[in-house]
Amino acid sequence: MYAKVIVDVPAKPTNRAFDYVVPEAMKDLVTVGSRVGVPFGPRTVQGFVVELHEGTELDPAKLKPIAQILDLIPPLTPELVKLARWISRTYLCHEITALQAMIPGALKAKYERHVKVDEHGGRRGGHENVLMLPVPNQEEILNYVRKQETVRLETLLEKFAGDTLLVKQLLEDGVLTEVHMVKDRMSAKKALTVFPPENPEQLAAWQEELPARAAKQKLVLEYLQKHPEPIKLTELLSRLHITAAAVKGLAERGWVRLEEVEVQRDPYASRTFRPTSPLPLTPEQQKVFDCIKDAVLSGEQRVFLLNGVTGSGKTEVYLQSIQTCLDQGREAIVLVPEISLTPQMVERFKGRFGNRVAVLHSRLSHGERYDEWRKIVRREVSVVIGARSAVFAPFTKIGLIIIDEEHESTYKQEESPKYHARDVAIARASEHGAAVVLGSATPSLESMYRTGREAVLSATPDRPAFELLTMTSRVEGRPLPRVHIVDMREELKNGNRSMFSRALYKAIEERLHKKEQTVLLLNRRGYATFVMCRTCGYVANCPHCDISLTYHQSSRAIRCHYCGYAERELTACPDCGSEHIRHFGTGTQRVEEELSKLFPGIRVIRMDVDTTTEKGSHEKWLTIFKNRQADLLLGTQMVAKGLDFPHVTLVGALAADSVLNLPDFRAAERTFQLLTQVAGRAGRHELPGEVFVQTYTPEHYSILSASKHDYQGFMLKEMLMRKQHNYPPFHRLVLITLSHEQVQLLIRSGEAVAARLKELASQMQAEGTELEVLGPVASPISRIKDRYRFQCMIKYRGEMDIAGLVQQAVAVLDDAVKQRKLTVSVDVDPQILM
Ligand SMILES: Nc1ncnc2c1ncn2[C@@H]1O[C@H](COP(=O)(O)OP(=O)(O)OP(=O)(O)O)[C@@H](O)[C@H]1O
Ligand SMILES: [Zn+2]
Ligand SMILES: [Zn+2]
Repeated sequence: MYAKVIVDVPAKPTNRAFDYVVPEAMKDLVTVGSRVGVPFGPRTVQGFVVELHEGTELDPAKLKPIAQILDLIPPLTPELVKLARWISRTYLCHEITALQAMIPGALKAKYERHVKVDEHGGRRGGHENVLMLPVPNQEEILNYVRKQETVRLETLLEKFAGDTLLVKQLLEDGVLTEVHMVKDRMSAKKALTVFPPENPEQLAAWQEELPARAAKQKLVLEYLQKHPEPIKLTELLSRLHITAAAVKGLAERGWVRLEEVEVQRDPYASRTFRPTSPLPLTPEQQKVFDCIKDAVLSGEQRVFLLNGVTGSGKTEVYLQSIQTCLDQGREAIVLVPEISLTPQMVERFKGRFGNRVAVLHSRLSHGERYDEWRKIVRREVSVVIGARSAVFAPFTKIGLIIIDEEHESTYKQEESPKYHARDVAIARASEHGAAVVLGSATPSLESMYRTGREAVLSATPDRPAFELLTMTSRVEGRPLPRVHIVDMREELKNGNRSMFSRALYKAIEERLHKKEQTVLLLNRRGYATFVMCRTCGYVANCPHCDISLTYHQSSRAIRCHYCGYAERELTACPDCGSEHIRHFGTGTQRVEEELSKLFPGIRVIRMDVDTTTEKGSHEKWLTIFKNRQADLLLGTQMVAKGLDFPHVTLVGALAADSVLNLPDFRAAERTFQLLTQVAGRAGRHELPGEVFVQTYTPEHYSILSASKHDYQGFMLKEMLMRKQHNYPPFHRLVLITLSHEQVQLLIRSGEAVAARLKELASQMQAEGTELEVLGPVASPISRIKDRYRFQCMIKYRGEMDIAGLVQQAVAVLDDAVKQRKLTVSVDVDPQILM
């Protein structure tokens, strides 16, 4: 049998699979999706089996055998292998990059040099057979290696430190041969465990047998009589206040057994989740649920866009839909944005489905992630809830994939493979005959567009049309909160220079008085985080990137967020010497200071990147807030999503138009989404909510629509704008970014690609398609890490092999890439245009 293997050779990435022989002994283990170690040149590298064949077109004598099989249960399924190929074609990346993205970081390969004894070795170097020579150390070395089959070279050299030369000689003579092993970065965690004898009745007799001074050992035997089940050594020791010596003594007598046993790192092990049962659905929920249920039962790929206002009970619909899926013996994947993977969300899923749920997110340690993922591979769970990459969960019977807050830009990965989880989910659903539910109070225009007539007419299995489901009211008829727009220009005119309008100030005061809670949103990006001289206007910029430095109060340093460059805070302006240099601070810190000045004694929780880096900090803050040990929660986007606290009756957005000013055609959409989401945190339970939106552009349609909870109105207006400018969803985009240290080379390369694109486009343009090439122009961030950046943008519509076209066009840069280290990055359907 022969295998085609995609190998991981970072220096020479290629999409070509290489042929290997499957050794007889591995035949039953190697399948499509297996991770293997294969010889590649002088080394052994990790690879994935993508095909198996009885024969080969190549000369079998020239093929090498697979050297190692790395897992007993393959980490990937044939479906995922096929998906990797699709990703590589759709998003223009190497297949290996897509395959690697599907497995947890713990399985990324690490290479080790091992040695083994070559029993037929020793032909080289003129010796008859070195094995025959009675060199005592040599025998000792060989026996040591034989006993373990292979030994890490470093371990061997450490152990026989005085015989380095001899080891070298043995390697040269071929008595020992070097093998390169692929090892995992992480392995299953093991713990020494104490096993009582099979026959616990013996324990009492043994206890008698022990001499009186062996009191500690007696204690252990006594304990095991009462609890005759295996127990972790560390636990036993701490229970009995003894040292390991006592247990080891018993083990030496053969009375108990000590053995390494695998333990799972379960981040939620110490938590108990209150079980919940399905709520009776509201009529709106019921209607939506029935549609999803039908789809799940049909076993066909169907995609729903669920547009439900904040607090309409989407999560309950998800939970009951998943139940339907599980009842059928199928599996479900739930994707949520990383920042809404709050304990609250996890609790709702664990509460309903208990330990049938695995949770995957980046706040877990490598080991925890690995263990959660293995629960999936071993079929111990049937529901996965996680961030973007959980879409690759290696399930084999998927019935339902849910993407909550589907409009979030974090579903698009910014590094290669630059996939969109929504499109990957749809592709998987087509293989599994599964339903996909995209839920949001503010669906993306791309998704909305696909519920329309045009999308229905041009639907393909790759790009199916979406079915629109709506929920227009909150559960139990709770009203959506009243939203006030505050014109900050008026505030200034009236002499209020504070960052709080008088109305918001009064509202916060009122909540403090009534012991209700407030959420304040400050979009960090919008606020001045840079360092500026008020005398001459000097702004501290990174010397390597085209971006201003950011002040970090905690370390009293100014930093570049792109390359990590840092310097001490400035006390005087480097240009004019003025001392009026202001560190504007990360917005939230300043707001926090101002709050405590305005409202002495106010208990504020600040949540931003600085306060949530520590593991579990997120959870800690939210628990404090939930328990009403704080009056006000202040934060960046992370406070806008998913939170459901009954005592929050006031929400304030401090700088509503901060996103609006970004150079991005989605700026209005993002503003509308953010305001709607954060407003949705208020008044979700019995107490009614109120929202204040502070802005300098109160007349902008995104702000007006958000204040009226008018998704429909916003969407129609925004669609019109997009159509006028040939932007998505009407046209699709591909962004090609080039970077190099020399501007000249960049411009030339950019022009070459643009010319080639235009040429190719004119050749392949079919009826009903349009294609436009923009650029090359400098990217909005024109330099990062001393490399300049230029971009070309393709806008196109209609079905065409855009990936093939781009691939052909960038091929004109191959020489510059190889010889002059030009970097080319292609982003299909980009979410961020920087
Ligand atoms: N059928 C129901 N009966 C009673 N309460 C319900 C029902 N469905 C949901 N709820 C409750 O209503 C509240 C809001 O529901 P949920 O959080 O699911 O809304 P959502 O649509 O996901 O909101 P958001 O988009 O803002 O996250 C929750 O406290 C939930 O427990
Ligand atoms: Zn100055
Ligand atoms: Zn920098």
